[in-house]
Amino acid sequence: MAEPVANGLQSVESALAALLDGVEALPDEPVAIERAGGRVLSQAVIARQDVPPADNSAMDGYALRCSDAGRTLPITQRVVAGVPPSPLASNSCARIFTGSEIPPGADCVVMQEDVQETAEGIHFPKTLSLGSNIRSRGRDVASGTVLLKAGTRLEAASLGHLAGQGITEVNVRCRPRVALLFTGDEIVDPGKPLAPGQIYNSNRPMLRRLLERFGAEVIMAESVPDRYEATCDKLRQAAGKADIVITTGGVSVGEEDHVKQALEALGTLDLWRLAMRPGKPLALGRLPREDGHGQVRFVGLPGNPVSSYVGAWLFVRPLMGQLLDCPSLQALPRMYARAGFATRTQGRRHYMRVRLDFTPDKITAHAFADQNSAVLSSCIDADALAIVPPFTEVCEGDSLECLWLVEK
Ligand SMILES: Nc1nc2c(c(=O)[nH]1)N[C@H]1C(S)=C(S)[C@@H](COP(=O)(O)OP(=O)(O)OC[C@H]3O[C@@H](n4cnc5c(N)ncnc54)[C@H](O)[C@@H]3O)O[C@H]1N2
Ligand code: MOO
Repeated sequence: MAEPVANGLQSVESALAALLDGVEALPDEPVAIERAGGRVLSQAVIARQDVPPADNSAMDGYALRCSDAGRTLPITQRVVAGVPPSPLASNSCARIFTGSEIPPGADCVVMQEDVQETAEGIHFPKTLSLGSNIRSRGRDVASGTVLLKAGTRLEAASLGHLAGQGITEVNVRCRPRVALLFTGDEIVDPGKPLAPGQIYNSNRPMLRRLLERFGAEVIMAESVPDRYEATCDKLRQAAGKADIVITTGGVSVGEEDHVKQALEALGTLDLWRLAMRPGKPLALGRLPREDGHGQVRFVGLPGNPVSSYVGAWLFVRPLMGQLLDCPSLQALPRMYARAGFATRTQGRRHYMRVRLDFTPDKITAHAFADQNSAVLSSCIDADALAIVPPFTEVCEGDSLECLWLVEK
């Protein structure tokens, strides 16, 4: 059953669908793996070779034939890592080290703590199992199989995996270029003195960092005076060079709020006013590209810092995911947690900032006491957004769906 929505407001789902409709993935470019952290593969990488390339030892010890269990054997070779071994002579064993290749003929390795060194040679235990302490060829990666899928976001382990194949360069999606514009004549950047009535711009470093974590390149981050012409000029300038234009503030109903009007004059306002808290006045639309080819997506975040923060997670992140064709960015991981608080909602779905407490038998979501959209301290330790549907009473212990803020 569809969630009830207060009059005149759009659901988050319909707004997101409208924002993502027709958004195509960006082109790709080759990048050295040393600089590819956080980038998204545009095509699958096929393994060129087996890893490990040959059977090798998982322990420092002795390689032998399992059928020689319980015997005392002379050492006929010493195999060090990096040097190919000779076939194992019958009735003998080989001294071997972790990572050394297994000599042809040997079928198990016994670690040195489990043998006895005698004058006649090495005495082995009575029971040995075939293949023990041998890391077989291709166990990690088999040549010809998919090493990494298209859409993988490259992080520490996947970069190590690429290097393990001898790969130096990969094709990744170009980073979405984002223009950030901050409205509000009361907003001043840190470093300047505050006059009466002014406040510092919290949204600029906050959104820049968040966007970088989402994989964007922030190419513009400027304040816009609260005037209609100035807003139009900056929007035009931003749409000329960005893939996404984001504004903060100026989307509510006051006469100093010029963003929607400017957007309607230059492009399209697709949606405004959502059934969510925080972020009700969020505006979504499109601006024409300067060259006339296609359109740039526009996200008008409300000025309150918490509304901007939550709006970026819920709308900008999936948009980045679509531009990068990256499934892990398209939707936030969801989990269920027990409410460690009680609350009641009105006609908007509430995305509550919560800290998750993990104990062996349950996850508890602790909500910050003040959930007002101007209280940015509620976001600092928030691990997740707990979703409370409209017109709902939540009691302590109720199960709540939570969106995990993974790149916080
Ligand atoms: N009559 C109504 N008033 C308001 C409504 C409404 O439905 N009817 N909605 C409220 C809601 S909900 C929100 S959210 C805000 C959003 O308003 P705007 O997006 O137009 O934002 P501003 O008015 O420009 O600013 C709101 C608030 O945030 C502060 N701000 C703005 N930018 C920054 C920044 N970069 N860093 C720090 N703080 C910032 C600004 O000073 C305001 O206090 O509208 C409600 N009003
Ligand atoms: O919807 Mo607004 O973001 O609560 O203050």
